[in-house]
Amino acid sequence: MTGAVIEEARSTSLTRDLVALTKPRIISLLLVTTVAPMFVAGRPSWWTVLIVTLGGYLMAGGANAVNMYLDRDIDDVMSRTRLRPIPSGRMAPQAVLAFGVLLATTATWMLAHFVNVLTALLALAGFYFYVFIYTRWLKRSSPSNIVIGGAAGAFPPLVGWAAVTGRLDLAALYLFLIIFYWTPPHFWALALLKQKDYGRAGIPMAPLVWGERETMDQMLWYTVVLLALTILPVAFGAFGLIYLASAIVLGGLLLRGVLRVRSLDRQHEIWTKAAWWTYKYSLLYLALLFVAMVIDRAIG
Ligand code: HEM
Ligand SMILES: CC(C)=CCC/C(C)=C/CC/C(C)=C/COP(=O)(O)OP(=O)(O)O
Repeated sequence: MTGAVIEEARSTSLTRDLVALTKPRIISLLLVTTVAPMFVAGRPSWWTVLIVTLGGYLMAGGANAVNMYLDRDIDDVMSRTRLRPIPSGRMAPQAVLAFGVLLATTATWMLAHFVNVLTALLALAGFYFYVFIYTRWLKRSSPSNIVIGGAAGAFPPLVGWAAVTGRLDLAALYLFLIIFYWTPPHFWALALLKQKDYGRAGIPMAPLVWGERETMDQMLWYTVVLLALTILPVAFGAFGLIYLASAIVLGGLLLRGVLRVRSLDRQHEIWTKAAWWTYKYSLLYLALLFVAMVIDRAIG
């Protein structure tokens, strides 16, 4: 290979690593739960949507990069995370930390300057919550880590709402609560499948500490509350029939997935399939629920 070809390959892989540090696939859903609430809250300009999307990406991406810096020891032990830029030796930890802080600082400036200060502060609060409360503290110390720490992932609707209205109100907190109750069934479905990884890394995830049965029971309770929470706004007239039908069908499928995981024999391949399905479907569920809110508001 010539020097120029080697140089080009190196810069392509650096770009790929920088993008990987932000966990782009996770951010895609975080952005759905940021932008959809903007259209529930009002009629945002495309400029505001663009800036919030960009600022939201940078803030969440910065949080994820700092998470990879702080978790570099455990990421090295788990098969799911071993190939990330730090454990694989492709990036220096300090460089990753600097990259994460740079992204978060840029996002704060951008949101404060082009949108409003409350939006910037809420996004920054999400960053701090994820980095310090979840990653630094609860992830390694409590099986309830993702319940309390999961609140970080529920900040995006607050950010979107504040960007359009300049304030927070009960409706925004309600969307926060929906994501809060969604997180346990989303994550524990995966945690049940990745127990060996978490055990090796010494992370006290619920299935390892409480046991599988208790974790699956808790998943069920969170799902039942989630369903009630998602249907209730219709009773207050916040949404119409399109949203109601979507919430019932989408929620019913999630409930069915959790019930199957809970009832099947864990020694069988079919249980593994059901847990994977529930984890994957939880992602589709949240995206479609938020899209249904927007469609309902637009044409309902
Ligand atoms: C504390 C709360 C949460 C925890 C502990 C958690 C944990 C995880 C983990 C460990 C994965 C697997 C990632 C991988 O394979 O590398 C995952 C996947 C994912 N999570 Fe979560 N999650 C949380 C909250 C959220 C939130 C709030 C969202 C968005 C609203 C979200 C969106 C996603 C998406 C889109 C994926 C799929 C990524 C892919 O396919 O590569 N998660 N989550
Ligand atoms: C408003 C704003 C900027 C909010 C930030 C929210 C944010 C980045 C949420 C991410 C939630 C998440 C993917 C947790 C998984 O972390 P993990 O450490 O358990 O996953 P891992 O093992 O794959 O690293």
